Amino acid sequence: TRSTRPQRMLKAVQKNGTKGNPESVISAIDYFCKHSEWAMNVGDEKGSILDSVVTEVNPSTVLELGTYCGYSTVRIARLLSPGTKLITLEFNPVNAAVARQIIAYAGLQDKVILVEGSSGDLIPQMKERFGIMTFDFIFLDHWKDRYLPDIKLFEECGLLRKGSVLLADNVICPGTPEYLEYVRNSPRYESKYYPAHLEYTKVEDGLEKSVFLG
Ligand SMILES: Cn1cnc(CNC(=O)c2cc(-c3ccc(F)cc3)cc(O)c2O)c1
Ligand SMILES: [Mg+2]
Repeated sequence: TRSTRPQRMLKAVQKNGTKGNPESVISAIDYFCKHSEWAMNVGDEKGSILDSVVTEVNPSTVLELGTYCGYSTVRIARLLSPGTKLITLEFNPVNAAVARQIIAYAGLQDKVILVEGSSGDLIPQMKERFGIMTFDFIFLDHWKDRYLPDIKLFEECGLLRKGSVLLADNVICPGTPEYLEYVRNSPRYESKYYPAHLEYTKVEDGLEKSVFLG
């Protein structure tokens, strides 16, 4: 059967990137998306904002919802302190297989635990399966209609602590109106919007950073 876009992206990484060099993997994916085929990676503009938030938080426990091809996984993992691992959840097995190879090509496989499955099923398993008490940093980039139910799940499962940082992609495009309304109106969160653009386009989009107040 015809290759998928993520599989063509992997080929571009193997052709244009340097094995073991995360920066070259990020650049190869951005080049592919700008000059060959648009793909829904967080991209370079929003990716730089992601980098600055991860660096500021310097998290010990990290969760990413929506691995896709592993672009943001590589961006986050390359910034983590030695010994820190990030857990990333991906629903689509074909995308997960590509992401594993892109993460490995970047040389970051020892800093990443990629789990296949739905966030709704896996979030309640975090404590028992991975020995997580609470998450310091969570990046939401999966199905947009799952952002709100999943943040409520984090609260119910006791996975947030005073100061936990949630960073959400695509709050304007495709948009997550119910999630935005929740985090901006809830007294339990302090939220801040980072304006940017939809990856590799001039369309308005942005990231919402929400700090859990306990
Ligand atoms: C299959 N799948 C694996 N992960 C997901 C969840 N992510 C998205 O849906 C997603 C979609 C878009 C987007 C798509 C079409 C369009 F016209 C404009 C924007 C951008 C993003 O940054 C995204 O994260 C879906
Ligand atoms: Mg996104």
